[in-house]
Amino acid sequence: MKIIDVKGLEKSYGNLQVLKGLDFETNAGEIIGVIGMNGAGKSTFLEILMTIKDYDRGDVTIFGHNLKGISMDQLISLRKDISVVLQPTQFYKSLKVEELLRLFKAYYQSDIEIGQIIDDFQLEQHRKSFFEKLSGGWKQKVSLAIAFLSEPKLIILDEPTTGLDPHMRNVLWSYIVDYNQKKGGTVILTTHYMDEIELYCDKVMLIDNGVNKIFEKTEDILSLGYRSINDFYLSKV
Ligand SMILES: Nc1ncnc2c1ncn2[C@@H]1O[C@H](COP(=O)(O)OP(=O)(O)OP(=O)(O)O)[C@@H](O)[C@H]1O
Repeated sequence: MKIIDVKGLEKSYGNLQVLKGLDFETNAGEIIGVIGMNGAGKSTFLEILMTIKDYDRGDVTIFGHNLKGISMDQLISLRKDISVVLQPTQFYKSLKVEELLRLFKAYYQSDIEIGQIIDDFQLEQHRKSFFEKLSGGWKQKVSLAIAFLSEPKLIILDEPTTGLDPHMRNVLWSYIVDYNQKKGGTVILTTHYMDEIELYCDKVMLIDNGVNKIFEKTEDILSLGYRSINDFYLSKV
């Protein structure tokens, strides 16, 4: 089943054309890594998929609904199946970690036990800490725990592991892979860590100079003669 279908996507900020005609599609159950240098347009692309940013031209179809001309009711129902994690912010200033998880559990009407999610993400030591007092990495961890609470069909993660130590990156990736394999969930994410692309992603999308190239399998990149995805990336960008 096709989850996302993008054709000829264009987006400019004033005179700066960031996306110059992107074509992209993904099927249920894939993990897609989006790569490109700083400012290439990765977050812009993801925010369009999150339905929080407008675009100028092209078609963006999510779960079979073309975002152009979609009704507000359809948009609300479509958003229920999408979870997003933006880069850590200063939201939720006055709430403690456990309170935040309870709030979102109620909001998403999730069956997942708070204790389970605290265990999985190893949040115990900070369950009573205020979100705003946490370090960037811990904020990221809590944001991810929240994203998984809704058991969405599609998770969109903007640099989910930036700022996390290797152990925590591992925990997070176990969660993503598990969610993907057990629930058939689709994950699209940006990262600057090429080892993560190589180890965990099914598909890779490179954005460079406003256009994109898709590699259906990471092996397709390595079979071009590159020793690693990092070598490929450095030679292309
Ligand atoms: N709201 C905005 N107004 C004007 N320019 C913007 C806006 N958002 C992004 N840009 C510009 O668009 C370009 C693409 O930004 P974007 O954040 O999508 O890139 P990115 O690939 O995610 O970068 P990074 O890897 O650094 O996070 C950059 O030049 C950025 O400065």
